[in-house]
Amino acid sequence: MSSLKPYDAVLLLSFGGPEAPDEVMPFLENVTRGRGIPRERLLEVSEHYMHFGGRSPINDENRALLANLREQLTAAGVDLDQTPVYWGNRNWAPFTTDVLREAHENGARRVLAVVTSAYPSYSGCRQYREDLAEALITLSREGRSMRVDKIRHYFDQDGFLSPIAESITEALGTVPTGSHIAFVTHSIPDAMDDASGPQGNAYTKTHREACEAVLSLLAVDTVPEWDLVYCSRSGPPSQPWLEPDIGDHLAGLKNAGVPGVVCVPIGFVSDHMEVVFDLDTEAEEIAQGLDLPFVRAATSGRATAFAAMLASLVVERAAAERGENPERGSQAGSGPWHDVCPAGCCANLRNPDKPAACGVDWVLPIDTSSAAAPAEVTR
Ligand SMILES: CC1=C(CCC(=O)O)c2cc3nc(cc4[nH]c(cc5[nH]c(cc1n2)c(C)c5CCC(=O)O)c(CCC(=O)O)c4C)C(CCC(=O)O)=C3C
Ligand SMILES: [Fe+2]
Repeated sequence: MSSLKPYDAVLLLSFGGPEAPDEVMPFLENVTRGRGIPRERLLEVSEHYMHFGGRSPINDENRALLANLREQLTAAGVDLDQTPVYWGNRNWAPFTTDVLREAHENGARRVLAVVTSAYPSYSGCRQYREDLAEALITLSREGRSMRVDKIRHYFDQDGFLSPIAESITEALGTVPTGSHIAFVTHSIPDAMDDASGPQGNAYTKTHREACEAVLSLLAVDTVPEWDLVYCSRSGPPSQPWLEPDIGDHLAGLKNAGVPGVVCVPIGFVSDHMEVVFDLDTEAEEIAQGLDLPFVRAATSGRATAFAAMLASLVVERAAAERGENPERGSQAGSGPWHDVCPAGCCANLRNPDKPAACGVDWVLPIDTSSAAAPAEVTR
C-alpha cells in the first residue's frame, strides 16, 4: 500500500471546454476575461468550435485521463476510498471551486492538484495557481478551510516523452526520407515567455529540452532535422508573440525543398481543440495546398505510461511532504522542476499581486468577518 498522506484528495485540474453550441461564447468569455483578446479573434475561435458541433474534445480527453489516473493510482497501491480523485476546470463546468467544495464536504482538507500542462508559463502554471487561490478564498468565506498543493511540471518525464517519441518513429516511416520534424506548441506573448519560470524564458527553454529528449528516444538511424514552431496565436497584432507560426513554417519547408513533415504537438497533453483544429484542420490544409506530405504525431494524454507517470509524481510529492526525500526522476533538461513555486515565478504581468496558491508566498487571507473558525494558514 502506498499512502498519499498528508493528502486526502487528488484534483485533476484542467482548462475546460464547451460541449454544446450555446456554451461556446460563454466559455470564450470565461477564457478571455481581462486578457485583452480582440472581439474578432473570439468570433473566429468560436467558428473553430462550431466546426466540431460546438463541442470541444478536451472534456472527454480529461474523462479518459481521470479514469486512467484512478487506475494507475490504484495500481500504485493507493486506496481511492481514502484519497478520491476529483476533476475540475478553470473555464467550464465542473468548475474548480464547486469541485473543491464537494471535496471539502466529503472530508478533504489537503488536496494535491495534477494540472494538465506539462510546461511552466503564466498560462500553464500561475494562472491555475490563481484559480486555486480564488477558490480557496471563496471557500474560506464559507468557513471551509483547505490547502492545495500541485505536482511539479512533467515536460521532463519519460511517461510524457516516450509515447510522443514512439508515435514520431512510426510517423517517420510514412513520410519521404529527409522529411523534417515540426514540434508545435501554443504561442504566447514574448513578454509571457520572458517572465516564465523563476529566471524567465522557461517556456521556450523547457520546450527545447523536451524536444531534444524526444529526439534522443527516436528509434531511427538518422535523426531528422527539426524546429520548434507555434500555433494558436491570439492577442492584438501589435503585440509580439512567439513565432514562426506552423503555417508559415510549412511554406518555408516547401520553399527549401524539404520533402515532408511530421507535425508533433509537443506543447499539448491531449488532442484538444488547438490540435484537432489548428493542426489537423488548418495546418494540414496548408500542407495539402503546398503538396507537402504531412503526418501529425500523437499526444501522450491517452497513453497508460502518461497516467502512470502522473500517479508516480503524486506518490512522490506525498512522500516529499512527509519529509521522506523521495528520488526525483528527470529525463530531460537540467533536473526536476520545483514542487513549490518561488515568489514571482511565471509572473502575472497584468496583475502581479493577484493571490496564487502553491507558491512560497501563498497565505490564505483570514476572513475575520466570518463566524467560522479561523482559516488555517497555508503556504
Ligand atoms: C500556454 C497555453 C496553453 C497550454 C497550457 C495549458 O494547457 O494550460 C493553452 C491551452 C489551451 N488553450 C485553450 C483554449 C483557448 N486559449 C485561448 C487563449 C490563450 N491561450 C494561451 C496560452 C495557452 N493556452 C494564451 C496566452 C491565450 C491568450 C489569452 C491569455 O493571455 O490568457 C483562448 C481564447 C481565444 C484565443 O485567443 O484563441 C481559447 C479558447 C484550451 C482548450 C482547448 C479546447 O477547448 O479543446 C487549452 C487546453
Ligand atoms: Fe511557475
